[in-house]
Amino acid sequence: MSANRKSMLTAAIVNRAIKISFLKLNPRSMMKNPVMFVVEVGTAVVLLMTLFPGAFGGTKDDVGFNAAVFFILLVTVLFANFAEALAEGRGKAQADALKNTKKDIQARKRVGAQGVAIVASTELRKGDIVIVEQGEMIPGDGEVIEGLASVDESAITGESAPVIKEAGGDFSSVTGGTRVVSDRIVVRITSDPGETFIDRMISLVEGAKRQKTPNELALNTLLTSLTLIFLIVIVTLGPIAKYLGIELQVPVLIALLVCLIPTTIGGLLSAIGIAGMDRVTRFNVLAMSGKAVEAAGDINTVILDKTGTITYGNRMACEFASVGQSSEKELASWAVISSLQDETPEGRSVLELSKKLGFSYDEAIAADGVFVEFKAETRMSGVDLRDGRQVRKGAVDAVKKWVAAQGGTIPVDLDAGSDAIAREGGTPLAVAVDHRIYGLIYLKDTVKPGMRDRFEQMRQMGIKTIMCTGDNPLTAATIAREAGVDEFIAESKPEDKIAVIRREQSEGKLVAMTGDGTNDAPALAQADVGLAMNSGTVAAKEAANMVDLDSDPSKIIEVVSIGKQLLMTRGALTTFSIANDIAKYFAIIPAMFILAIPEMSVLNIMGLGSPKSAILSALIFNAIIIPLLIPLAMKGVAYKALSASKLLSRNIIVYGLGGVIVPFIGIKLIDLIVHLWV
Ligand SMILES: Nc1ncnc2c1ncn2[C@@H]1O[C@H](COP(=O)(O)OP(=O)(O)OP(=O)(O)O)[C@@H](O)[C@H]1O
Ligand SMILES: [K+]
Ligand SMILES: [Mg+2]
Repeated sequence: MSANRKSMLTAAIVNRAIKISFLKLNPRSMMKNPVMFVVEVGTAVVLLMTLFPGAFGGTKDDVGFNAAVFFILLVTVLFANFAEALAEGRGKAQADALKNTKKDIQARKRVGAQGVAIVASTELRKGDIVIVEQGEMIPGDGEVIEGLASVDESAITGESAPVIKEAGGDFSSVTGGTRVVSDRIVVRITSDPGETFIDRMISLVEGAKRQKTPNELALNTLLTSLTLIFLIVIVTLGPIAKYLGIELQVPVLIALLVCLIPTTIGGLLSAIGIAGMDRVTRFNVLAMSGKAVEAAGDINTVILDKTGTITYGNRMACEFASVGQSSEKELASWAVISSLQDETPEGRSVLELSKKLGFSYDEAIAADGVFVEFKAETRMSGVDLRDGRQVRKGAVDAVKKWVAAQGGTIPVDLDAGSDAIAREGGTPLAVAVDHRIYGLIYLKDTVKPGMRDRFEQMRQMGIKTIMCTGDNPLTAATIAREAGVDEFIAESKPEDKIAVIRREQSEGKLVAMTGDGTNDAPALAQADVGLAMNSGTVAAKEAANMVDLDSDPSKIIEVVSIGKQLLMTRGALTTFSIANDIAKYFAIIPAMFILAIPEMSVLNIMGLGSPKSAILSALIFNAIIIPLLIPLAMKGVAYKALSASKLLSRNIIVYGLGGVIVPFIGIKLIDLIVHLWV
């Protein structure tokens, strides 16, 4: 699947696209694209005039010319259809591969208290409970409610390393079509047939439900209006010329019309949109709609986590710093006791550090303690011992409050110690037993390399970055400075994210964020672009409008870039398409009037061979520019991180000026060849 996703165009895709270009000639499907529909109607009219020249007051002399015009017009429509078919083709190929993954999976469904029935996966409904053993395919999307297993998700992510899925917590969601490689899990199905992740992925990549995005619709309206205006101008041109005693041939008028209406962008518009979606998909991000990708291009603010997004996130304990009268040995033993069942990277690293330093702890004290799991709300974890003592480790301010609430005093050297750790960008965890604080654990984390550059790029794009972290203000400030984010919010609880998003949105900004936990779901839904991690919970994935199959939260940065590139490509090709008109105008207008008004020859600045060759050359240029621009439409225009206004002026220069000049050269060159015949 992944190899497939990354592969470029194959001969099979191209052949298929050629075939589909003809099928798309069906007027009913052409009508969705008004610009090209007008060209198709023109093609039909010219065909009739070629076949029955007499019926339209033409002469036999015109047949050759009319046939040429007909042929070029037909090719113009086919080129536009080909662009769209090609863009769709890649997705169709992926969809076929996905459909194979889905085929005939058997499920072991729990019936009653003990019973198990073998059913086809297509018969599973929301709420059904299934058992999946080692080596078996998971029959549908769901949540693990019992057990732990490693799961090979390569069918959807392309990543061959298995991932651990377990009941409860943020790693409980499983996807139908993935395989359990070890152990056994019990799964509660969370989607009905036809609505599974793979189903959605299929309809997404094959574009079955592709709807035009708001920007695309707006542009389409603009292009249609332009077409209408040119249509009115051309239709009235005939009678006016006649009044002046000039006879204009209908095929010539149609040629002028087709040259002036925005066929280039009209032909490439949907290919650009599909290719934008496809770029996101090849990046292993599933966008639930084109609208989401487009919104990504308009983002003003990106909200990021600190741990795991900006930093590596495998925070490791690297030092025990005791405070007050406590010794390092005492501190280490309580730190270990509080972490015995803490499965977070932080918790496990405490045990490793203590072992490395040769400290021990009293197993009898720890026996039968009730584990208190880490929660982002409490920012502490620990254990309630059998003898009634409570051991906690956690964020310094949280532990201080907890100790103070029990009437304990705070050692005077605690703050200095924790500030020292925080100033280095580390996370200090305080360790306490009931009302006494023993000291600090120094958790070290590193900013991922290259983050500074990426944030700098985003700043140049005019995007504000806000880091939200549960960590203390000093650590947050250090990491924020080191990574170069614009703003940070420290000691933030999950609900604070939604408050930041609302605040930004109320200022009229579009906000993107990433998240994976159930408590991120509301914020993911509130954000204009919510990117959920595939490893995350079902709730997070359903709330988000994008899912990252690689579960790399920093990918939001690339997604925004791809969105910007999509908008830019569309803008650049629109500019290019409309700027082309100038040269075509100079080619066709003198050709139309030169016989009646010889002075018109001053407008023939390209020195084109003959009136007929001028018209055909302009028309040929108008047609072949479409396939020539397909690679650009599919790949996107070269992208530089610049502010929106700078990008706009740069693109106007490149594509506007280029759009004026290129057709003068192109039409002249084509005319040199065409003039050999006409
Ligand atoms: N396993 C743990 N046991 C006790 N305290 C912890 C544990 N893990 C983290 N903490 C403390 O809780 C705080 C909040 O953690 P949380 O995971 O909510 O945010 P974070 O990881 O610091 O930041 P981010 O929101 O960027 O991921 C941490 O800064 C740390 O002080
Ligand atoms: K055109
Ligand atoms: Mg965290």
